[in-house]
Order: sequence, then structure tokens, then C-alpha cells
Amino acid sequence: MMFSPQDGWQAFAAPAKLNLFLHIVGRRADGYHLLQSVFQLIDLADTLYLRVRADGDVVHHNPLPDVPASQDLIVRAARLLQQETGCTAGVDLGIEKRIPMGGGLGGGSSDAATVLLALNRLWNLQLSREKLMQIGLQLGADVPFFIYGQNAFVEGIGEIMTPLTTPDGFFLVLHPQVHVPTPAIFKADDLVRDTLPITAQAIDYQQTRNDLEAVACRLFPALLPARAALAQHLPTRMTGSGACFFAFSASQNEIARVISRLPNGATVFEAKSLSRHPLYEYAV
Ligand SMILES: C[C@@](CO)(OP(=O)(O)O)[C@H](O)COP(=O)(O)OP(=O)(O)OC[C@H]1O[C@@H](n2ccc(N)nc2=O)[C@H](O)[C@@H]1O
Ligand SMILES: Nc1ncnc2c1ncn2[C@@H]1O[C@H](COP(=O)(O)OP(=O)(O)O)[C@@H](O)[C@H]1O
Repeated sequence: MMFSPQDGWQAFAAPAKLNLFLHIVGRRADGYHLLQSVFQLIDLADTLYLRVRADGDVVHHNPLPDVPASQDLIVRAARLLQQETGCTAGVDLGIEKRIPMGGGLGGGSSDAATVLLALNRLWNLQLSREKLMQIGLQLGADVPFFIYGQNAFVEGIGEIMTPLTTPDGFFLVLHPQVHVPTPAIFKADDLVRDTLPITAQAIDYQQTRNDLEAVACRLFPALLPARAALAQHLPTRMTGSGACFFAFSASQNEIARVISRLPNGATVFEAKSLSRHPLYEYAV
């Protein structure tokens, strides 16, 4: 093990999210889209390794192949937290990546949120959840949700939360190995931007959808066979701006059965719903 406790490393989970639905209800003056979505935490997770340094440096020990250390959200999260608090301690960082990148699963945002939550404790900053969420929003629209730490009806660009109980169960997540760039989806002329707002108290999931899905499938038709393979077995939806699709079942056996029937070579994950972020208690 590269980051062992004997060497002073501590491990922290960074869970993925699914957007059970995602409606675009408007646009801000700066062009960012206003959304309404239910964000669901799942137990598919990256592992972050942290070790406090006295010299103030932030050092990434195993940068991802396609993300330079200085751009990695975990490094940016640690540096931003130093700036915001004047903290003079530093940190060694390592990562074991399991959440597919650019999949609409919020992996990078969750990694950043876990670093903020863990350092709040390791650097003894005593920051409130609200303050950590404000800092997190500077790193990405999905970061505040992970710091909020419970399943939620999310509005604005991702900063307004209403807690929500969602059914416990199992998700099949299918990664179609197609790269879907988020900006292209939000720029598309045919994106529906005027879905009628709903309220957290009256969600009928049958009446919801992911407004980004039709655009993603039109721009990247290679998504369609993956979607169809899963939709043959269970109701299927895209998460975030793609590329992953997911299906839900209360029965783990049913998810296992569907996985066994998907075409060979498909990249699939089975995940369980989480009701709380594993680091929920780390904000004050
Ligand atoms: C749509 C969601 C739902 O979770 O997708 P995923 O990233 O998880 O797939 C997020 O809100 C994605 O937010 P975020 O992760 O910050 O998006 P980025 O990749 O930084 O955004 C790329 C570009 O998309 C556009 N964009 C993004 C978010 C938003 N609410 N409105 C936008 O118009 C902006 O032009 C932005 O410059
Ligand atoms: N720690 C990180 N993990 C994943 N992606 C990161 C990380 N830091 C920066 N990124 C960048 O953020 C992009 C989006 O990542 P990710 O959060 O995995 O997807 P999504 O926003 O679709 O849920 C990646 O393509 C990568 O360039």
C-alpha cells in the first residue's frame, strides 16, 4: 500500500452523486444555467489520503495522468482553504480514483469537498458547514452539495439545498466510454431552458427528466447504444451532463441480474444509496 497509516497517512472517502433528475429552469445574467435537481449520494467512492505538513506546502504525490497537480481540484481545494483562513500548515495528498472522470458523477467535486472537510478537522479550522460550502462553490457548482452531506433538492447553480429523503436501494451505473464536454451541452441551441419550476414537497419522479440528456444524445449519438442496453431492463436516465446512465432497484439481486445481461465489455458499477456523507461530522 502506497499511502500506509504507518507513514502517517489518513484515508477519507469521497462518494459519487447521481442526479435523479435535472431540470433547467432558467439562466443567470452571467450565462450560467439555473437548475432544479435531486442529488443522491452513492457508495461508489474515491479514497483521498492526507498527511499534515508543518512547512505550509501542498504536495500531490500521485497526480492523475491527464490532470496536472496544480489543476487538480484536491490541490486547489487545499490552497484555497489556506488562502481563506490564513492557515500556515500544509498537506501531503494522495488519491485512489474509482469514480470515472467526466461521467456526471461529480468525482472531482467530491474529491475537493472531502479535502475541505478533512482539512477542517486536521488543520483544526472549526469552519461551519455554511462557510465551507461558500468556499467550495468557488471550486465548482457541485462542491457545496458534497459538503452539505445529505441527499437534497438542489437549486440555483448548485448552491441552494433542501434536505430530502430518497428511497434506499441499489443503482446500476453504466459508463459508455464517451466523452461529453459539459460546456457543449449548455451551449446547445436546442437545450430546453424553461422547464416549469417544481417544489421539493411535490416531486413526482415519473414527471421528471434530465433536460441535458436529449442534447447529449443528439450531439454524441455513441451514447445511444449504451442507453438502449440498460433501458431494455430498467428505467434509465443520464446523470449530470453525462456520460453515465443509471437505473435504480430496491433489489440488489435485480441489479446483479441486469449486470449479468449487459453486453460484454460494458463498464458498469453497482452502488448503494447513501443517506449521509461519510465525513458529515467534519463540518462544525
Ligand atoms: C450539470 C452538473 C450537475 O451536477 O453536471 P456534472 O458536472 O455533474 O456533469 C453541474 O451543475 C455542472 O457544474 P460544473 O461542474 O461546475 O460545470 P463546469 O464543468 O465547471 O461547467 C462548464 C460550463 O458549463 C456551463 N454551465 C455549467 C453549470 C451551469 N449551471 N450552467 C452552465 O451554463 C458554463 O458555461 C460552464 O463554464
Ligand atoms: N480530482 C479530480 N478528479 C477528477 N477530475 C478532476 C479532478 N481535479 C480536476 N479534475 C477535472 O475535472 C473534470 C471533470 O471531472 P469530474 O468531476 O470527474 O466529472 P463530472 O463533472 O462530469 O462529474 C475532469 O475531466 C478533470 O479535468
